[in-house]
Amino acid sequence: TGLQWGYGEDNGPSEWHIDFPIAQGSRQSPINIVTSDAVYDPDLLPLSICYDSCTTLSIFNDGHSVIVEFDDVDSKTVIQSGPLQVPYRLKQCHFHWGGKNTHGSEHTVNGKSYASELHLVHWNAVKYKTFAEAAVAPDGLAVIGIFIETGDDHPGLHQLTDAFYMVKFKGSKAVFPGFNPKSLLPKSLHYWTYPGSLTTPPLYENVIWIVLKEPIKISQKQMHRFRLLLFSNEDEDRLPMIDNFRPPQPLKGRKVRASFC
Ligand SMILES: NS(=O)(=O)c1ccc(C(=O)NCc2cccc(O)c2)cc1
Ligand SMILES: [Zn+2]
Repeated sequence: TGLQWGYGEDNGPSEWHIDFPIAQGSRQSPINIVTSDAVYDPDLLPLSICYDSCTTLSIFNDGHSVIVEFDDVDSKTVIQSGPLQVPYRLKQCHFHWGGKNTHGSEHTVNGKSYASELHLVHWNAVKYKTFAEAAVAPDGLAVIGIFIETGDDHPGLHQLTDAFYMVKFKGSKAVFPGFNPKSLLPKSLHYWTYPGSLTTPPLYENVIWIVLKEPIKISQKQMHRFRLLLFSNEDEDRLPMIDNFRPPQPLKGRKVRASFC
């Protein structure tokens, strides 16, 4: 069986194109957002995030990130408006982070990396029956990216970081009820938006990216909890789960629009 993709020397982002040639495609993510090149689009509506009735199912270490999975059997937890034509249903959220606070985010802003980046992954359940079906359709997915920097303690994140001990190893999953990602949103919903891709294999170019301008702050202690997670399972040598981010990819003529001026 082929070498599983990851973030190491031999299976990292520079090698992904071997098994996933779309890695060199024309709308890959993440990107560096050059704020002076972002075009304010007055037609962009405010983003509407309806997470009030959200059902969290589980927390999972898939060997690449820590993933919080939501019940997506109906459209009770959706985002709409903004750059979207229809509501998109929340399926999961996960994070990317560094071994140090100087890097870790996937998107960068004028070359600046943040310590981490939260991704809230949604799919177009109006047109498609399953996430897998939506994931291969041009208007199938919408991901909200939220930058994370270190600072004060984030009260909304404790429930999550306190549960990480249950999913330390690759492949571990735990029941995780009652978490609402609404608590992780920054004050401002101002955003940049552009057409992109999944930032991990299969790298499908079917994502409408919505990157919030305002970062959220979490404490150094909370950041350290992420770095206690492992890429490896119980039987393998311990590999700390850090630097699980893909670097910025060529813009290839794409326009980044801003919802604010
Ligand atoms: N980092 S990201 O938000 O771009 C991202 C979000 C979701 C996924 C994902 O769901 N991967 C598994 C997958 C992808 C396509 C079809 C599937 O059935 C499963 C990967 C990356
Ligand atoms: Zn991600």
